[in-house]
Amino acid sequence: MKVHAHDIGVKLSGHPVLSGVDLDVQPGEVVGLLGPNGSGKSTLLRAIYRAVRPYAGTVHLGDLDVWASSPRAVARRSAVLTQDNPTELELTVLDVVLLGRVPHRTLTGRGHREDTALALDCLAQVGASHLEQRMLPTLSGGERQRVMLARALAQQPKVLLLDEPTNHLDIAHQLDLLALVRRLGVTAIIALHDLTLAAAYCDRLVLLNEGRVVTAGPPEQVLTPERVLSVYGVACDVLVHPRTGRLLLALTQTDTPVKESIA
Ligand SMILES: Nc1ncnc2c1ncn2[C@@H]1O[C@H](COP(=O)(O)OP(=O)(O)OP(=O)(O)O)[C@@H](O)[C@H]1O
Repeated sequence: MKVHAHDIGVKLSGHPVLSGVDLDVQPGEVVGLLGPNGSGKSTLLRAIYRAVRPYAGTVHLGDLDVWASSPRAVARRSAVLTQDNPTELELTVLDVVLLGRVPHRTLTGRGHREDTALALDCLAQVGASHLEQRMLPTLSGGERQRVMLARALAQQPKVLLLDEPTNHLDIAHQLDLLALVRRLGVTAIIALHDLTLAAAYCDRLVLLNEGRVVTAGPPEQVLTPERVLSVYGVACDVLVHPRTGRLLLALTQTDTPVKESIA
């Protein structure tokens, strides 16, 4: 499903946080949102999933005008994995994943058995089948993150919105999660801090700074040393991954001395 955000403006507590932001994502495309702390990545995702109302602009998921629609209508098309996972919810993992079915429930509650089979399948997809009967508060941060992803998958979304989804995950699970998102074939918008991971798994990147889009395009076009330096204030050598051919970013502080044998 296509995502189209046009001319988005958001103010929070009276301060401009996003201005004139456009974002177009094609069906099945995986787009990475990049930018320094406070650049507006989470706020843009929130404007798209109907959590923060923009004072200007429009958001469409396919033909659905998000801000003219009900939360339920938006939740039937899109699912969200945020940074603020509930930790205190006294529910089993399976029940948490089943919450993903709520937007699709009918008044008669039909389809319960199918929902359980789907929830178990989603847990298997994120490698968390063994956690099915555990209580949510007893999980580690990374286990909880994978369970929340399973809940999002149980929503059977056409659009996945992920806010720093690799937080808490060990390196194997970071790669697994991003590979899974690609395999699903759904439209995905992912806020990420790791530039190399973003280059490896995203079709296109959108770089934000101070609430505006600096540039958008394929990773090679967006992640140039000049741009990384001007936006993040970090020096960077752009290498090519020997196995995948994707970009590898070697980052250093600008005052890091260059080794004599290299210089
Ligand atoms: N309720 C609020 N009131 C005022 N300012 C806010 C509020 N919530 C967020 N902001 C500000 O909006 C800006 C954008 O925040 P946002 O969380 O979207 O950035 P981000 O790019 O996701 O950052 P990070 O990488 O640190 O997660 C920040 O300067 C933040 O301090």
